Amino acid sequence: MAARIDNGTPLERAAPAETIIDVKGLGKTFTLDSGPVIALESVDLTIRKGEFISFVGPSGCGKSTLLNMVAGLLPATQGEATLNGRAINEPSRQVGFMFQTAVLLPWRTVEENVLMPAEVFGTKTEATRQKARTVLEAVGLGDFMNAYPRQLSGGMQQRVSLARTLTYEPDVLLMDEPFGALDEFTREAMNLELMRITQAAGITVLFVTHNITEAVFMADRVVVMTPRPGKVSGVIDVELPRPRTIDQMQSQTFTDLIFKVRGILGHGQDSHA
Ligand SMILES: Nc1ncnc2c1ncn2[C@@H]1O[C@H](COP(=O)(O)OP(=O)(O)OP(=O)(O)O)[C@@H](O)[C@H]1O
Repeated sequence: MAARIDNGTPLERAAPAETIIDVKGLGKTFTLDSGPVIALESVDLTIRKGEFISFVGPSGCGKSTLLNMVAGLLPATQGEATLNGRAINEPSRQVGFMFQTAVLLPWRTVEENVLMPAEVFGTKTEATRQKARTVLEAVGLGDFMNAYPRQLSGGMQQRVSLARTLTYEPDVLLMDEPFGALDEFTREAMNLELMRITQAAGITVLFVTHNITEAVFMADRVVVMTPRPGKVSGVIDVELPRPRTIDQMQSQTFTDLIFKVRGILGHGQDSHA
């Protein structure tokens, strides 16, 4: 029998997790009047169900382009990406996307904003409402369901955005610097919350950040990219135990991992890739 931790979760995985996203030879060239721009070139990546993957790399190396292609928002010009074995050609309800700033409708309450996708997809039921309330409680907004976006801080608005994404239960969550505009303290709290919720729900996360410390702290693997045209220059396994705690950042293992990422990115860079 597998060993168990206090909450009854088996310490060992029963079986190796299966692949959820497979990226093979993926590339994107934009055609501008001034000529072609090769944003991404020959990216290969296999992502397992439930993994948390951070992406770091210099500005303009194609991180957002890669996420947009996995979201089915941009067609590839080379190679392909699959989700559960099927080519990604269009946006899918299994995949949620969260951007740097919360896009909320100012005339709708917090709860109504969270229920927007359900309304659009025609799946709003009492169960969805209940789910929205549970998720809003989980992100600490239980007392703000009837508030309007203008009555919330930036961090709270991002929580609404996170709650909206989580309410429709995506298998994959794509996050493009989701907390980049928040102060350090709020960002740290959001990161811990995000890990707790996605881990409990088994959601696979692709997380783009410019912050190396955050990238390592959050991830099972950190994907380091080269300057444009973006390619994968290294993938680092982060074998720190979960749940992650702030104390782990003081460990030698953590420091070594940061230096490993920096080493691949190139020497002389500060902690913001
Ligand atoms: N729609 C577009 N049309 C033309 N060029 C584009 C388009 N989108 C991105 N690019 C170009 O592709 C390259 C990669 O851009 P992308 O936004 O993916 O980089 P990034 O790594 O996310 O950058 P940052 O870290 O600054 O957000 C850049 O040179 C950018 O100018």
